[in-house]
Amino acid sequence: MDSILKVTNLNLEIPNRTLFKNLKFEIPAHKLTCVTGENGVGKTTLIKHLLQDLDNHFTQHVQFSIQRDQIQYVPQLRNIDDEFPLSIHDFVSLGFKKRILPWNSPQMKTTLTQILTETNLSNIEKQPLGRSSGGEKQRAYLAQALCANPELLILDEATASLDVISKHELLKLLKKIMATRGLTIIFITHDPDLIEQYADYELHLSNQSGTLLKKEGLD
Ligand SMILES: Nc1ncnc2c1ncn2[C@@H]1O[C@H](COP(=O)(O)OP(=O)(O)OP(=O)(O)O)[C@@H](O)[C@H]1O
Repeated sequence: MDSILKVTNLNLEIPNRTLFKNLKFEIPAHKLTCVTGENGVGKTTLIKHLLQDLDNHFTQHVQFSIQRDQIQYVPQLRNIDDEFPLSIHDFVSLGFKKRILPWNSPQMKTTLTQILTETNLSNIEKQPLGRSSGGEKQRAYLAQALCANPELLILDEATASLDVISKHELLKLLKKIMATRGLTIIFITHDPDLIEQYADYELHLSNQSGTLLKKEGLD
């Protein structure tokens, strides 16, 4: 199996509690892996720890086959209220990290147009993000992450606040983008339907350890 991340014998502690002991797993490249496990098992903490180790070049237990700037993490919670002042277009363009000028270069404008099309946001790009639906917001977060042209996308509970139709739309979109761009996706979720239908692999975390299961993803 071609893997993008290999974890070996990782111990992870928080005050007064061991979250993981001798944790071992691999994340397959160019596949969608759902990370599952009960509330509080440590899914988010684990992902943050893996990224910190990469930031700090701690490679003893955590080995990525890519660089930190090739990874985009889309967090669980965002404080985007109704009055959030940016349009979808302007919010997405904040994803261009290596800007020299305060405005978008012609190259960035072309890339942005492509990404807005890819994420079905072109028709509503001028809409204020704060007034957008949950599904539109999630697509905007995804589009912003794509501006960095990542190899690995990590989404934390991206479908938690979405209705059934929007959840499936987002997952279908993610799988399409994964196939077109040759991405790897790690998707933290509790949703059994989504795992069943879209996961290529499931990393199940419990009892301080993890098991990687191969799934029959339908799409
Ligand atoms: N910095 C911290 N200090 C102390 N405890 C922490 C810290 N970060 C996380 N925790 C605790 O670690 C445990 C794991 O939290 P985490 O958010 O990683 O779980 P999770 O599996 O992602 O949960 P959920 O499915 O509810 O999002 C929780 O009990 C949480 O309260």
